[in-house]
Amino acid sequence: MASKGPEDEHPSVTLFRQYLRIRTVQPKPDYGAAVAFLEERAHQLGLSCQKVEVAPGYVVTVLTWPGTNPALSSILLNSHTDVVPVFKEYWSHDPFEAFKDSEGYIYGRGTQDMKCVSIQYLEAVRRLKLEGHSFPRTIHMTFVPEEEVGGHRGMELFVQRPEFRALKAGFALDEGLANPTDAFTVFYSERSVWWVRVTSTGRPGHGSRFVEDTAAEKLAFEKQLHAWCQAAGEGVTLEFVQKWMDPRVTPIDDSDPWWSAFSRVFKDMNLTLEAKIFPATTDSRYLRAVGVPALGFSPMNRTPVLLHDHDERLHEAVFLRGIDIYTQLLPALASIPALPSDS
Ligand SMILES: CSCC[C@H](NC(C)=O)C(=O)O
Ligand SMILES: [Zn+2]
Ligand SMILES: [Zn+2]
Repeated sequence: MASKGPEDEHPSVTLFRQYLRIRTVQPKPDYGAAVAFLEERAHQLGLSCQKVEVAPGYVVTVLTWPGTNPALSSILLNSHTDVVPVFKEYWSHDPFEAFKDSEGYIYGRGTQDMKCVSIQYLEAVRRLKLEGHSFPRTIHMTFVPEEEVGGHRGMELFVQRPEFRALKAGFALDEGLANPTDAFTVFYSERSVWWVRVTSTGRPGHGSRFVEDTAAEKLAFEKQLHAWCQAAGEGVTLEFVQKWMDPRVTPIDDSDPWWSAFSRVFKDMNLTLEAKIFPATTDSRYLRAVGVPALGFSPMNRTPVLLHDHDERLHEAVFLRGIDIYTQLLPALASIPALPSDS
């Protein structure tokens, strides 16, 4: 497919590329620029914008489209604003330029993970508002910092705050992964990640003399970890940087009203949906842990999984199709009648 010139580029693609150029890259993300961008979007869309500083300098931005029945629980559309670092020398194009090639592929850190989704939410809401729709349930879009480093100064703190409880979230969408086939993937749970930092104060030496087999093999179970540290001698400690012990599963049977509404949209659009457990971890774990059912979904089919990879990219047609999908999903979810859990 031939790419359109900048003058006739779809405005949603232009907005996506603008967001990609904001350097919210770990370990020093420019969150100020992202928040300013989101505030401007709120202004353009006529949405309220709440900034919740969960830790000094770490802001969760919440854009709200009020529903017609405030007694009902809301739909929460979550995305994180930070992106992982790059090794620029391995990229075909500057990862923060949002270069679009002649075929329509947009290159950039965050094209898949997950600035695409942030803009798709915003553009679907814009389209639905413009068409004059309103729905019973309120839709909140939350833009959170720090997911890529564990969410500790992001979603983990946010879900404990009164501002989060005030959102009355009944159901959430968060990030998923691309699918190289024709199908879309949705994630209803995830692996419980453990990240361990081992500190050794012994004499330094070459790694090749340290262990014969791999570190990953040696660090398989917690008991082994402690035993290994003990055996290594005085001054060797370990600390869990991430130790998730609360795996939760979002229901995906047709008797569940959220799943039923979500999956019905795919049936109606004649799209294939594959339900899986996320192979890593996302901010959905914090939402599920406080009782909010969450599905991980990033609408990218016919797309290789390139999150955290060099040359992360997304085709503009896939990106635009994602907005169409959310434009169907949001009315379905935000129109679910009152549930027992709403009272
Ligand atoms: C343990 S928090 C880090 C979370 C991040 N999640 C994704 C989906 O990239 C990662 O796996 O690097
Ligand atoms: Zn992500
Ligand atoms: Zn990521």
